Amino acid sequence: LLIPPRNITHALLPSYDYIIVGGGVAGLVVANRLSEDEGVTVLVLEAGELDSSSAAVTVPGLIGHGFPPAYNWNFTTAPQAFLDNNTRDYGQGHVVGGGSILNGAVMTRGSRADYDAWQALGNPGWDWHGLLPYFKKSERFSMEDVPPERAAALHIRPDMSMHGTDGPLQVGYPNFLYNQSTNFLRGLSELGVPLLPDPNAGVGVGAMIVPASIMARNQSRADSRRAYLDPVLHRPNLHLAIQQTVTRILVGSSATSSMAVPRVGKLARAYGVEVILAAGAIISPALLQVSGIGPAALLRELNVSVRVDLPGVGQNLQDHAMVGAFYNYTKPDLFSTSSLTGDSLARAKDEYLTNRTGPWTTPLISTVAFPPLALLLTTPNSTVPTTAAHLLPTLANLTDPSTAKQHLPDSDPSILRGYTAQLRALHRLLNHHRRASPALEIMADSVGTLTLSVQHPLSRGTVRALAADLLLVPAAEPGSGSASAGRMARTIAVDPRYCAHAADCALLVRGLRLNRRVVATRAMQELVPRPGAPWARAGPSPSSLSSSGDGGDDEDEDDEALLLAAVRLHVRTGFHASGSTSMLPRDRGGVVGPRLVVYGTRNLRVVDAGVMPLVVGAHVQAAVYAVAEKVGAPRVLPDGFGADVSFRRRR
Ligand SMILES: Cc1cc2nc3c(=O)[nH]c(=O)nc-3n(C[C@H](O)[C@H](O)[C@H](O)COP(=O)(O)OP(=O)(O)OC[C@H]3O[C@@H](n4cnc5c(N)ncnc54)[C@H](O)[C@@H]3O)c2cc1C
Repeated sequence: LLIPPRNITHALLPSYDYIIVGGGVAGLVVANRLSEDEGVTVLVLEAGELDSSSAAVTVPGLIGHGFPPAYNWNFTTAPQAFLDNNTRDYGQGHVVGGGSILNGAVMTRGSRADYDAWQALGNPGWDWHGLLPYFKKSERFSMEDVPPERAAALHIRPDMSMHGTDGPLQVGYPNFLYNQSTNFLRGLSELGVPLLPDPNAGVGVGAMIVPASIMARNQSRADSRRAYLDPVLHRPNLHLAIQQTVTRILVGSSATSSMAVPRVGKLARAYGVEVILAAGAIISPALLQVSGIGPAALLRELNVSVRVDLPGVGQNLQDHAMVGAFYNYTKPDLFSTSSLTGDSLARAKDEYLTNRTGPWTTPLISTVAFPPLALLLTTPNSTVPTTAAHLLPTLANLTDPSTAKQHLPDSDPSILRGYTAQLRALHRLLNHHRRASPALEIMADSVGTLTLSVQHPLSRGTVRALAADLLLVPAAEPGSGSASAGRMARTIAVDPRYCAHAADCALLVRGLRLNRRVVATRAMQELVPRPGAPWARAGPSPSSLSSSGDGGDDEDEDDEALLLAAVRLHVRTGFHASGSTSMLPRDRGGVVGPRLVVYGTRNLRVVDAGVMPLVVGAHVQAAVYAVAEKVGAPRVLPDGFGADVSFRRRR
């Protein structure tokens, strides 16, 4: 049952078995699975609206052309003290389907080592083997649009034992790819990077055409709404209330007096035997904090009474810091996304609408490489003690216990213990001799951008509520998107602390150097790349453009300083917020245990990207779907426990 705002007063049941806060990726998976049992009632409260199935959302070829402002929470980060002191936009989905409505549709699981690290950090059952059945359960994988000769040419050879073929979420390949994809793959091969036949079979290091969350048959976006909600919304035991912004969780059946004073609309309440927070890695921790679950000192500052002192709530925030370098491909008559103007655009649109073929079927990013760490660490002939040369060994040897204290100086001892354990786990997974997880990703588009992103950041950020009432402040610009989204985006401080650990920026510097080697390969030179910025160009020595070595003369301090300055200026979000409500033991700064129940509560779970203790070395949505599938089974709760949710009722 869909409950629009006008029906909210009379359509809600007096109580539900489960209330899910947030109908994004994880929330809709859990709603679907829980409501399979006709005997339980499920309410999803979602702040956003249903998307209108416009081309901006559904057409893969339009990814990267912006999304409707109403579907974005429009967060802005705190000034980034370790970069250039400027803020960054920080987009998050504010719409039924959450991030899956806006995202780039890249579908990668990451490496076996990523999940084995989750288990090793104190989470039994969360290793690769524990997750694999749920990756498969979520997925309807298809090679329908990849003829065998094309698959062979592009090295696409999925291991079908690793894939699901009857799950809700369609995963496949676009039936069009720009020729530049093969140049990139050939270029990476020249550098010795292996081509991965199936990036989702547990080995994540290599270069590849990535599968996408698109529907094979009609080549349009596959998202959590269309996969998990639309087919089951008719279930009488599943209620979805849209445009309802949850402001607080009232844990325990007697906690009715702490409702916020409404500033806009009216506050309403819903009662559930169990509440599942699935509001994403930014808002879930803030909701816990204003509900009295979080670091006691912060809660006191907010004037919120402490129900559970949990230092980890809002700590350990991770993201894949990202920086793009432009190598304008100037080959005459090259067909790329920038060719799609005028008649060419009209033809692409017509072809897509008529046959579901052509350039509109392909997402912005379809070709990527996760190079081996060794390729980034080797600095033949380098004699200059540069930032990168100094810091990259940190990635190879992360076991120095002083690192944690240096990086998180004023943290609770439990947070320090957790971070130290993470560094140890990172050391293992980055250096695993056969099945390492990658340190860096290079994403190639069709016009010449090679975007780098740090896969296993050492920096840790924070999320912090700024007021007990998350709808306290007025929206920044009335009329730009949703008023409640604007308000909440300004009462939550998001500080990713990009490059707080200098090794992250150093790795990006090293990535920029690797980019130069990539564009200097024979295969990439066919595209006639022309660097779009002075820092994207080779350093002082022309020898740096040779594909045979990474350094030599160009590894001088000027070049290093130029690259580092460029990185500091251009780093932005990789859209992979995670870790802020980590699944870790409580004495390691954890917020939830392996069943994703919040410590100190019995009927409150968090199920979203925030629970990843270490962000995976890949695009993260596949992991979020799998996590939600794994915990989507109903739980039996003791009698007498209940939780209320208070939310802003929209008139
Ligand atoms: C622009 C963009 C591009 C991305 N590209 C990729 C990609 O190509 N590949 C990939 O793997 N991943 C990508 N991601 C990441 C991926 O989409 C997210 O990791 C994923 O959506 C996280 O799922 P979640 O369930 O944790 O949160 P979300 O999907 O963000 O869902 C949270 C939901 O909760 C709702 N909500 C929040 N607060 C409240 C409240 N107070 N009351 C009610 N409802 C609330 C939100 O509106 C939202 O619908 C991208 C993300 C973005 C934003």
